[in-house]
Amino acid sequence: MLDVENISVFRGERLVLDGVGLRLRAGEALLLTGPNGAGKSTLLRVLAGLRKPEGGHVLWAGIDALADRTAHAARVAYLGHQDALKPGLTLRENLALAARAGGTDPGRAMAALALSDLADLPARMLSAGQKRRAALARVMLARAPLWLLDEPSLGLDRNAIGLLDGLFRAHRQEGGIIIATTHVPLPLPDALGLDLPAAADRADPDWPPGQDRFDDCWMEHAP
Ligand SMILES: Nc1ncnc2c1ncn2[C@@H]1O[C@H](COP(=O)(O)OP(=O)(O)OP(=O)(O)O)[C@@H](O)[C@H]1O
Repeated sequence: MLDVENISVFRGERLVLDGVGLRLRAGEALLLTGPNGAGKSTLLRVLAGLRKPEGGHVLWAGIDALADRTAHAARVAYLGHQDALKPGLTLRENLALAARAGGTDPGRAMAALALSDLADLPARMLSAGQKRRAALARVMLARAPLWLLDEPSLGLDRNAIGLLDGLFRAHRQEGGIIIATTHVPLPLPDALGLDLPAAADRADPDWPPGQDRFDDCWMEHAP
């Protein structure tokens, strides 16, 4: 379903991703690992359609996914490092916004992430781990087949990491795909793995130092 071929990305003078490929079928998961700076977040952003690669293809069901990034955005639930909640709205209101887009039930998502007791608190009053759980609830509410999760367990306590197990299982049982970056074990026991090498190994001595070439080329369409 998702075929990624030969993706290359420069950041500044450095070739951060060099010919990366992967293939995932419905219900499969991939753990993306590698040292700090290896390009894990960069690859997720490419797959989310948030960053243009210098080379390569992202195919969804055999079709160029990045040719129509609006259509691609509807397939993707992207969790970045930022939790992207509206601080003045309550948790329930934040999730209602996400649910409207996905046509889903915020109450169910709050229950799945043990957030129901916090529903009426403004998002600004949530702790870091509670915000992360709320951001994961938004992922669930998006009803998108492709979950791209950048360090989903960041700030989560042991119980909350346990909750991810049910969340991930349910998504995969429905035929969803999960790609998650991580530095710690995640409850995705039978996931495939892709370990990116350190970016320093791929420095391009011929490329002059300068600005990131494509950072401003595409507007972001997801939190
Ligand atoms: N705006 C930028 N301009 C130039 N280079 C950048 C920019 N942002 C990041 N980089 C470089 O891109 C490389 C990949 O960064 P990325 O965030 O994808 O790594 P990562 O594997 O997700 O790291 P981490 O494990 O620390 O989250 C790094 O070497 C970083 O220095």
